[in-house]
Order: sequence, then C-alpha cells, then structure tokens
Amino acid sequence: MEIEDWEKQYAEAFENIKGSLSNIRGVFVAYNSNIDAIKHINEEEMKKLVGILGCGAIQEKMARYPRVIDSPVDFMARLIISMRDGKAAEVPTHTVDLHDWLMDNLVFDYARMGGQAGIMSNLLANLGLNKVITYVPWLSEEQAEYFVDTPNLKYPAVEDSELVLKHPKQINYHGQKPKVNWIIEFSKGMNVCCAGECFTVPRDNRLIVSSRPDWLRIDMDSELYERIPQLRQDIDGAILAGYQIIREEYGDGLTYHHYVEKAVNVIESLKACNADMPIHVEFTSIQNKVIRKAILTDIVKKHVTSLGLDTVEVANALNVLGYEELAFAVMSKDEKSVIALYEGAVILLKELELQIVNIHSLGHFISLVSEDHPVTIEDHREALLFASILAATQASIGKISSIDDAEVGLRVPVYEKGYEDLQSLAAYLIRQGICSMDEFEEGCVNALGHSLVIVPTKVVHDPAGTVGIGDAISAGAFAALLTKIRDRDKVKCPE
Ligand SMILES: Nc1ncnc2c1ncn2[C@@H]1O[C@H](COP(=O)(O)OP(=O)(O)O)[C@@H](O)[C@H]1O
Ligand SMILES: O=P(O)(O)OC[C@H]1O[C@](O)(CO)[C@@H](O)[C@@H]1O
Ligand SMILES: [Mg+2]
Repeated sequence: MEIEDWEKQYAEAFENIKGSLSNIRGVFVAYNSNIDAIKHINEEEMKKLVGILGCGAIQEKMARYPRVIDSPVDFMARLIISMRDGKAAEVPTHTVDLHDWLMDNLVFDYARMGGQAGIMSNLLANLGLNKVITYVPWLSEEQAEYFVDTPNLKYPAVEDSELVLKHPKQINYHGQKPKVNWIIEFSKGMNVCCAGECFTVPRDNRLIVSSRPDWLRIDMDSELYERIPQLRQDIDGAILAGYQIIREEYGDGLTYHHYVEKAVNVIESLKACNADMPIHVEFTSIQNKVIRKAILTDIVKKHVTSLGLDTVEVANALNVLGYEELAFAVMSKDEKSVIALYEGAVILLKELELQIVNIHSLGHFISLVSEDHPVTIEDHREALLFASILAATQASIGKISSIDDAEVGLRVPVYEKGYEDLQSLAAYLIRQGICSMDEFEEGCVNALGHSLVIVPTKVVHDPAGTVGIGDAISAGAFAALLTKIRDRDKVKCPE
C-alpha cells in the first residue's frame, strides 16, 4: 500500500473509532498513579550538585552502578551515567529522603500526572468514554488533584458497606501520603564535568526516580475487592499497570508471592462476570529480574488477554523467559532485529497464552493476534492506526484534552522510514511462505496459528515531550478494540 493509501486508512479508522467510543460502557484502570515532579536540569545546576557532593564520591558510585537510589550520591551517579550515555533510565528509591534533598537543592519546574495507570485514566476520560473507573491503592489528596475534572472519571470506594463511584477528589484519603517521582530531563549538547573528566550529552533524555517507600503496595482494599463483581455493568475491559512496583521483600516480612497472588485474584474477580473480558497489562522497564519474571509467568500468563510493550521491553521479557539469544538479536542494530522482534512476539503470544501482543516502536506498530480473538484482523489494524493518531497527538501537543485534539495527530504524516525498516521482515515472511508481498503491504497477515498486523506510524519530528506516549498507544488501541468487540456484541456480560 502506498503512503497516500495509508493516510486514507488512517482517516477512515479515526472516523470509525471516534464515532464508536461512546459504545464502550467503561474501563477499569489500576494501579500506578503518581505525581511526576519534572525538572529540566542545566549545566549550572549540575555544577552546583556535583560541588555539593564531591566528584570522588560520585565517580566511585558510578563504577558500582547503583540499581536502587539510597542517597544523593547514588542519584547523581545514575544521573551522570544517563547523561553520558544519552539513555533513559528508571531507578527506584525506597525512602523520601531523596525527595527532601532534591527539594532543598534543585526544586522541580512543574508537576503533572504520572504513572501508566494515571496517564491512561486521564487520557481515556478525556477521550469521552462513558466511564473510566480508576483505582490507585495510595490515593492521596495531593494525587487526586492530578486527575482530570470530568464527570466520567470515577473512583470506587466503599461507604456504609455500599460500593460508590465518585470523582477521586471526593474520596476520604485517610491521611495517605503522595507518591512523587522525580523526572530529571537533560538536553543534547550539555557539557558535564566531574573530577576533570568532561563529556557532552549525546541525546535529549531523562532519568526517572521512582519513589517506592515500604508502604507502597500493589494491593486492593479488601472491602473493595469483595465488591469488584458489582462493577460488571460498568465496564467492558480493564487495563492494569504498575506491577513493577512489587518488591521481593517488605519490612513486615511479606514477599512478592503475596502481592502476585493478590494481583491474580483481582484479575480473576474482574473476569467473574465474563471469562472473555479483555484485560490488558502494560509492561515497562523492570530492573529486578525475579519480579520481571513473576509478572510475566504468574500474573500475565493464563490470566490476561493482551500485553503492551516497546522493543526494549520485548528483549527484557524474552531474556527472563530463557531466550537470551533472541533477546540479544532484538536489540541488535542490524536489519535482522525486526525478524527477531516478530519471532519474539510469537514466543510471548504462545508462552504467555495471550490473545494479543502489541509492540510499539518508532515508525511502526505490530500486533500479534491469536486465532481465537473475536475481532477481525482489519479491525485490529484500525485499532493500531487509532493508537498511532493518539501517539502523534501526544507527541505534537504534549496532551490530549479531547477526541477532537486528535485531529492534530491525524494531520501528522506517516513516517516512510518506519515502513521501509520492515522490508527485511517482509522478505523473511515471504521466504517462509507465510505471506505474499501484497498481504504484507496491506498490514494484515494470516500466519500459522496467529495473525500479524503491522502498520507504519505517524512520527513527530520535534516532539513536545515523550513521557506517556507508549501509554497513549496502548490505551488507544485497547479502547479501539473494545469498540469493535461492542460492535460485534461479543461481550456477554449479564446486565
Ligand atoms: N516523536 C514521536 N512521534 C510519535 N510517536 C513517538 C515519538 N516518540 C516516541 N513515540 C512512540 O512512543 C513510544 C514510547 O513508548 P514507551 O517506550 O513505552 O515509553 P512510555 O511508556 O514512557 O511512553 C515509542 O515506541 C513510539 O512508538
Ligand atoms: O514505576 P512507577 O513508579 O510507577 O513510575 C512510572 C513512571 O513512568 C511513567 O509512567 C512514564 O511512562 C512516569 O509518569 C512515571 O514517573
Ligand atoms: Mg511504556
């Protein structure tokens, strides 16, 4: 298909999905909402922080590559590594001491809603879904301020033994403290010096310090848990994210097994009204391999219908599932990496017993769909096109306040290189006898035991920001698929 034909497909997909969003009764979204404190750091501020802590201590820590931030020196070590390599990183911290130190020595520029569940809840509410039921186990008064003020955004609470749905700003917070993550953004070209060693930052990027104090648990209030089945008239699907916060061990002796079991119980309870209820898990960077594996094999496998990830996350997932070589190939810079990506996606689909694996990269999205999925392959393609429009909107204007904002994304041209990059995959699939060039170019391939949907995406050259674009892609594709499932009346949930 020529680029102009893809643009036509985009326009059609947008009109179709936009017109059907109101058919979705609602979506349940949990768990990780937080406040992102964003600071764009400059050279002077770097000099000041290096001066306070001393280069010797920072360099020593850089050599040890701290995987948890326990002190300001750990923080500076990870920040300088990220700046030196131009790489994004997310590192946990288990106390609020660093927050206090950063407030004293740096101060953030602005704050906004953070966390995959928080970002996706606000987006879906802004898109005008009938109901978005958001749940965050640590909802605080401060956190509630960051949810959009729309009547369709609801929080489930139990009052006088009754389940009530209210806006997050109307909930009793019981003195809950907020979770504040710091996002330190840095720019290409900045010069950083430490102990006479200087470098120039090669790329714009950011370090996220994820606040994970001991009280932060991926959990659900038991009174609410018992009442999940009552949500059945309100939702057609659920999006779950934030499992990366689970720790191997807690101060009170509980371990990740306890929280994994609870996470599974919530999913099973959500499915109680309808075993086919679409349940999407959004993956992310998870440093701890024990937790990464447990999420995939104990939470996602058998319980969830779809998984959303970027290419690095595909490699990370394959790595803990025992496919180290393939993981390595996915990350390679040559043209075979896209073939490895496809093969890896097939493994994830089969090993994790999923219906959909959604992979987003810069320039193209891929969905692998199992044979038993109730929606046509063309409808899956529409869902990906809609997701790309949202991503382009988010990248262009940094926010999506309504479905009409997405007209901006629709106008962003399809990125030709994205589709060209897929030529080695096309050649491979044709060589294997899996499809013809025509089928590949249409973006819809029926392979053995699964379908493959591939679309070239819209890429914004000078994005307004990048945090949360992946979340917009996955939430957009999920909502679009729900409209298709509703259209086909495949959801048979008793009213
Ligand atoms: N400039 C851009 N224009 C359009 N899409 C983009 C742009 N930059 C990034 N994206 C999309 O955003 C995705 C990032 O997703 P991910 O890595 O999951 O990050 P996050 O979850 O923090 O949003 C990329 O895979 C790509 O598809
Ligand atoms: O792992 P955590 O603490 O939920 O952090 C998630 C971080 O990732 C983001 O959701 C970006 O994808 C940020 O908004 C947030 O700070
Ligand atoms: Mg992501």
